[in-house]
Amino acid sequence: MTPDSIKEILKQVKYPGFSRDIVSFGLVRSAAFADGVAKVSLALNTADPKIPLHLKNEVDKCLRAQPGINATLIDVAVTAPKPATPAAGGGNLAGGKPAGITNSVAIASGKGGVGKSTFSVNLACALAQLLTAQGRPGRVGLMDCDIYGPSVPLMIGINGRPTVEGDSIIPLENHGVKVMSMGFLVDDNTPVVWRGPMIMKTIQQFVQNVKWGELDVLLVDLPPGTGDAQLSLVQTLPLDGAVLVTTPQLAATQIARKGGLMFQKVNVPILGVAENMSYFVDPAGNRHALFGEGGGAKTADTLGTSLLGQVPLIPEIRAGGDTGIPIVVSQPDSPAARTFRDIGETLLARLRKPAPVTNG
Ligand SMILES: Nc1ncnc2c1ncn2[C@@H]1O[C@H](COP(=O)(O)OP(=O)(O)OP(=O)(O)O)[C@@H](O)[C@H]1O
Repeated sequence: MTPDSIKEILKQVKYPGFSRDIVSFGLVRSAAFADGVAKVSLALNTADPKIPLHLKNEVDKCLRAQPGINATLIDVAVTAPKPATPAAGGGNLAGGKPAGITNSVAIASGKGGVGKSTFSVNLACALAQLLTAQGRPGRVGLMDCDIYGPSVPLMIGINGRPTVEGDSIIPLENHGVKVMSMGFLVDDNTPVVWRGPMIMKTIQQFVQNVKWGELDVLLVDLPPGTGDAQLSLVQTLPLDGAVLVTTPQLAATQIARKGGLMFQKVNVPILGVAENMSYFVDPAGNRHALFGEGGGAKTADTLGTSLLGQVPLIPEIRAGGDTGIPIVVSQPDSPAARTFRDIGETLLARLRKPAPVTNG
């Protein structure tokens, strides 16, 4: 029995409430075997006191059922999720995050064109599906702050204008996701001078004045890049965490590191790295690493976080963006849709748990 074979066995243990196992969630820190004793160390990030004991028992049960294992030594290290502080979860924004929003997560990229908006839209739909299956419909929001080219409305199939109720803007909704976008307010002819402080103010109002209602997760699609504009934006938004989207080129690592530094400056934890356009599958089923390999994993390593998943480069994902029906919705059983849902599950496990739904 080797550490790898023990980890293989532990893939049978699912994280409570999820279809994913503790190994793929990256919770098994080490595994060893000697003289009939299996030694496992788990590292959990949860505020729920029942989960560590539950997992310890499940791991114990699973290992003891194996021939050759006579005893187990299971160590569970638990760190509580970071509570909201004025910098993380409060930002500089007067009033901070509205009480109904449990988690706000920035989706960022070091440079443009890596598919950040495509990723955000599919992830939002995947989260909506996962939460709906848990009896929590309507609890995902997507805020598109991409001032340079707000593409979220098109990609998620919304082309109306939000209505105003008193002081509040009512977000538009499609595929179970509540959406607010700069694209609802500006069109291609809006002069560039509109950008800048006025936009910053509008984006702040997206958090404060939009009637999001009760949300488990609000995804914030940031403008691409890690320059001053992005930095001042993340300083003013009440963020609980960030996901960096990158492509597989190793050169992308350098750029993504800057993104990591940007979030460190404002004390926002990086929840993970997602690699987009990771590989292309030809009609014969062969994989091609068109944009190189390893960028996502290396970036995650550099930033001391994990790779959340690898999204393939496939025509159906682009088509989903063009038609307003993301692949997660149009082909929910495709491998790409499953990848988005796996990433969504990992994120939900890393985020603050919302209060149970009491009124359905
Ligand atoms: N995995 C993928 N497979 C196929 N096409 C993709 C994939 N991801 C993104 N695309 C396509 O790549 C183009 C760029 O994607 P997108 O607009 O999401 O990038 P972005 O990083 O948000 O860009 P920017 O931030 O610069 O506006 C789009 O045409 C989109 O449909």
